Amino acid sequence: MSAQILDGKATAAKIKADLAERVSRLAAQGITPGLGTILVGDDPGSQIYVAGKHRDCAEVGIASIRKDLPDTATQAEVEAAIDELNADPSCTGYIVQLPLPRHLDTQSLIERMDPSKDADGLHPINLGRLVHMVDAPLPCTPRGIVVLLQEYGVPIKGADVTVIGRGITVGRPLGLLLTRRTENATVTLCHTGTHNLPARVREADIVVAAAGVPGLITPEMVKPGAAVLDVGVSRVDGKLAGDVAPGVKHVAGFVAPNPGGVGPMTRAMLLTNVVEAAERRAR
Ligand SMILES: Nc1nc(=O)c2c([nH]1)NC[C@@H]1CN(c3ccc(C(=O)N[C@@H](CCC(=O)O)C(=O)O)cc3)C=[N+]21
Repeated sequence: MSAQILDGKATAAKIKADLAERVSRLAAQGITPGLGTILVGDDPGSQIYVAGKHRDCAEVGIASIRKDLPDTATQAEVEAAIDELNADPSCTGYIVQLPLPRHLDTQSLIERMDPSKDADGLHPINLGRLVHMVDAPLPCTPRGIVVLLQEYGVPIKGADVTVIGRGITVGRPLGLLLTRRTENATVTLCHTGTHNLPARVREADIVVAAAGVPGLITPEMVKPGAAVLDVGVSRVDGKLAGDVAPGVKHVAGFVAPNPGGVGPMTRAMLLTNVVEAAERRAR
């Protein structure tokens, strides 16, 4: 027996086809959504992600605006790039690719963004709106996880969900999303201070592993039939490794692999946030 694959690549392709239609409806109103990216430095991983985002944009008809700054960029130079995108009417949404080089103050840069152009949903105003459960752009990875589970009919309402990782892009906002009345899951948010992680994983109907620890989730830890989503990325001997050990697929009911699972969904949700922001402007 092997788990059903939660195919993020195929699901993202469907979402992109729908977005392409919405973009052409906007075009009829004279509006072209535009995604901006700010990338600082030459981290190869970040370069690949940003290039992928611009390819996605071209696929659905979103304009893209790329601002690449050298590793040595100063705080003031990154601030200037943010100010330009805030002021640029052709940019309906943008992201600052994380992580930034250590000499930069990430927090103050994110707070400088216009919250209405925050395509990542990571501005404190938008995370605050998520806490308050009012409408706002949602963080891409958590939103992608919920949409992927829904696509495959994995029940979320009333489910026990164990999330491993308390980062600002995945774990914390995912806990907020899943505990809204509309999702109604019960969430256990685990982290490096968690005692007895195996017990927390064992009780879960849905496991989301976003710790960045290769092979952290082993088959013995997983409740038979559970949905296990691999969101971790680390490099082991130059190769990408997820948080979920290969044997888990023989115990789980559903597996979102890495690559091919949540990553493509994250990108599709970024595009969705950009199109939604343009639609809000069109109204
Ligand atoms: N401001 C900001 N927003 C982000 O959303 C953000 C970020 N910074 N920094 C880095 C992480 C990482 N991330 C990924 C997105 C998609 C894949 C993805 O599509 N991966 C493919 C494989 C790689 C590929 O095909 O290019 C897959 O899983 O199948 C991976 C990683 C977004 N992040």
